[in-house]
Amino acid sequence: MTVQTEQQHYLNYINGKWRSSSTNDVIKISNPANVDDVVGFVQSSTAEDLNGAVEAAKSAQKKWKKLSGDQRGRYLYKAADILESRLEEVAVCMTREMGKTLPEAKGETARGVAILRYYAGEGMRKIGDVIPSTDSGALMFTTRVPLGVVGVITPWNFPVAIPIWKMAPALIYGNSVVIKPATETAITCAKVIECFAEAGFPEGVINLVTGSGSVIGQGLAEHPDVNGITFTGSNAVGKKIGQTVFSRGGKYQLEMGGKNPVIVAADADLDLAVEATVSGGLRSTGQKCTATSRVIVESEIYEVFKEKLVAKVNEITVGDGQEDGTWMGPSANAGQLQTVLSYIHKGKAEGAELLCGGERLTGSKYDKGYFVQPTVFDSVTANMTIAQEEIFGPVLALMKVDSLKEALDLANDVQYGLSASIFTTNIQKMLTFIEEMDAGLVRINAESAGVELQAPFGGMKQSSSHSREQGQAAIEFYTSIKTVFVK
Ligand SMILES: NC(=O)c1ccc[n+]([C@@H]2O[C@H](COP(=O)([O-])OP(=O)(O)OC[C@H]3O[C@@H](n4cnc5c(N)ncnc54)[C@H](O)[C@@H]3O)[C@@H](O)[C@H]2O)c1
Ligand SMILES: O=C[C@H](O)CS(=O)(=O)O
Repeated sequence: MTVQTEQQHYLNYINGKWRSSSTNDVIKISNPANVDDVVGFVQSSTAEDLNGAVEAAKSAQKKWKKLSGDQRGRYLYKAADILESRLEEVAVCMTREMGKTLPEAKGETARGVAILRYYAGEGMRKIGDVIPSTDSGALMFTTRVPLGVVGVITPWNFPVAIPIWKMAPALIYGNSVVIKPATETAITCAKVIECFAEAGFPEGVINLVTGSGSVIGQGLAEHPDVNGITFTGSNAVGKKIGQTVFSRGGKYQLEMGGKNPVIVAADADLDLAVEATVSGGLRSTGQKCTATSRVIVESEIYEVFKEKLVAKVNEITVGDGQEDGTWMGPSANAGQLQTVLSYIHKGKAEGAELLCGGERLTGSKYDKGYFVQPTVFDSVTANMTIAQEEIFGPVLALMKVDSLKEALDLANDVQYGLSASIFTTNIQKMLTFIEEMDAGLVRINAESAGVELQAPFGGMKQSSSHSREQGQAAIEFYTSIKTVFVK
């Protein structure tokens, strides 16, 4: 791979203008596959920068909300076309910033284009109902009004799809936006905002402020003129944000961690189950909120499944996501690599049996990056740390059960409830799983990862603040219902 020492500085986008932070301080962004590859520099912004963005958003929203949904949608369609024309460039930037393979990055960017077009169309849909009043001389109906200024705080693992699946519904329903992306992928976000800027959105409707979570993210959560916060990230940060926003009477939406199980029943198609477990658990280096991390297998087929799974995992090619043939890239940053290695150590210490992987990859191909072997543990029990806590890395925990009831009890025995899969050819087992599995997304004979943009998405239990994103469900967070009575 050619090492690029790009010195490009990426700016904040405030009130329709690209500008440096008030201190001119910047943060270097390097490639997790090769830290000598400098992707660029982003602003280390201050509260002053943030206040300027919120002020611009508040002012711009007054006119933006008065446009029709169709008029707002035309801007989104333009942004979609521009992002589509820059797909390759944005995808390469994503791979260089956070490590996912280029095919996955291209797929995610195309997903961003599709989400923009979906919500552009939502501008033409009804937003209320006529409700018959008990007064025959009266007209009663509902309509919806935007929140106002929406703060968007996003993680590094889907740096195009998640910002867009938040900003697009916020905008189409008449809100203005201030986005603070994860610093690790702030350049990718800046490129997405460039597409919005080129689409001609009115000044102040969309604003980008990059910088630390504790300064800019927390500043958004605290800001009295930010009417709603939509956050995706870890439970620790999400809970803090929710408490902050709640304390000042704001509206918040939190989508957080997962510890997603796949149940493999004795009657499953084993090759399909193995393929989906590897893909669902290890694609994107296991850095998906819906990634499979617990593999719960009925004892009758446990050994044959285990043998097939390990053989498949050992075929995985790990390397730079820009290189052809790479199946799995690096961990997204040094901290994530250390987190994964510490959980692997914990798994060994608590008595789980390491079947494959478990080490940081070394050698000339790996020494300048954050690479870890795809890892499978056997004999994992519910009380083990690796069975309870989100690792957010390429680590699978195999657990044996003797019945579907035992499998479901185990699958539900975590604080999270984001996604879950089952592999079975038995309709009764499918129906029991659908009924009993406490997760916001349940998939049958399909991997646990894979959210379709037109369907509601969100978690149960500690995975979410219990609203839903995506599809038409998104309107519930980004608007408030107003009931109207006319005599
Ligand atoms: N449920 C979902 O839809 C979903 C999707 C993707 C990722 N995730 C979760 O995100 C996590 C990984 O992403 P991450 O490491 O970027 O999460 P994170 O919580 O560390 O950071 C998320 C965002 O919050 C910001 N932030 C950090 N500290 C903050 C603070 N004190 N106040 C305000 N903002 C702050 C970060 O800068 C970033 O923009 C995992 O737990 C994963 O499960 C969930
Ligand atoms: O992290 C975000 C979700 O996992 C998106 S998807 O399920 O991979 O589509």
